[in-house]
Amino acid sequence: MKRTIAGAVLAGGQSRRFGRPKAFALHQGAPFFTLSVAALAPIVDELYIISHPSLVDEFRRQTDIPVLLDMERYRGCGPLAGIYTAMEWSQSDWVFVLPCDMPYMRKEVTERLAAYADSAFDAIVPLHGDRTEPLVALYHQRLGSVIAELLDAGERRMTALLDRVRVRYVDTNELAQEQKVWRNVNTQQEYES
Ligand SMILES: Nc1nc2c(ncn2[C@@H]2O[C@H](COP(=O)(O)OP(=O)(O)OP(=O)(O)O)[C@@H](O)[C@H]2O)c(=O)[nH]1
Ligand SMILES: [Mg+2]
Repeated sequence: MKRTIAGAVLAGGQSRRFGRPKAFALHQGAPFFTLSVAALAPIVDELYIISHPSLVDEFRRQTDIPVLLDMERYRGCGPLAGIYTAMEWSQSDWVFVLPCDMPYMRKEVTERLAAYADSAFDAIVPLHGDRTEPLVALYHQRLGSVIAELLDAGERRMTALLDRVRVRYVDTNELAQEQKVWRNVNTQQEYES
C-alpha cells in the first residue's frame, strides 16, 4: 500500500529575533511561508500551516491552505508542539515538516528526502557533517505518543526526540547540490544578506 504524507509548514513561533512575523517576510516578492508551501505541496497528500492565534487572520487573508493551531496545552512549546498538532489532525502515515523561514528550500529536495521514507524508521532527517536538519524532516505518525510524553515532561528540544527514536539520517549531499537550500533566516541581519 502506498504511504501517505501530510505536509506541515511550521509557523507558530514568535519571531522574537526577527522582530515581526517571519512567515510573511518577502523573498523576491513572495511571502516566506508560500515558498515552504511550494516546496511541499507537490509531494504531499494533504497540507497544513501550523500556527498561532495571533497570525491566523493574516494567513486567512493570504492563503486558502488550512491553518491549524497548536492545542492550548502545548502552545508556545516550539516545533515539537507543531509536529504533534499535525499528527493529531492528520491520518497520514508521515508528517513532513518544513519551517516557514527557509526561502531557498525546493521541491526537488523534499522529493528526494521523501523517497527515503521507510516505515522501518520513525524519522527521516537530513544530516550535514554532525549537524542535523530536524525541521526539514519526516516523522512517522506513530511518534505522536512519544512527542506528547516529551512535551508533558517539559522537554522541547528536537534532539530529545531524535535521541529516542529510530532515525534514518540522509546526507545532504544526496539531497541538494547547493548548501544554500538549508539557509534559514532568524534575524534581520540574516534577512538582509
Ligand atoms: N506550530 C509551531 N511552530 C513553531 C513553534 N515555535 C517555533 N515554531 C516554528 O518553527 C520554526 C523554527 O523556529 P524558530 O526559527 O526558532 O522561529 P521562531 O521561534 O519564530 O523565532 P524566535 O522567536 O526568534 O526563536 C519556525 O518556522 C517557527 O515558526 C510553536 O510553538 N508552534
Ligand atoms: Mg524559536
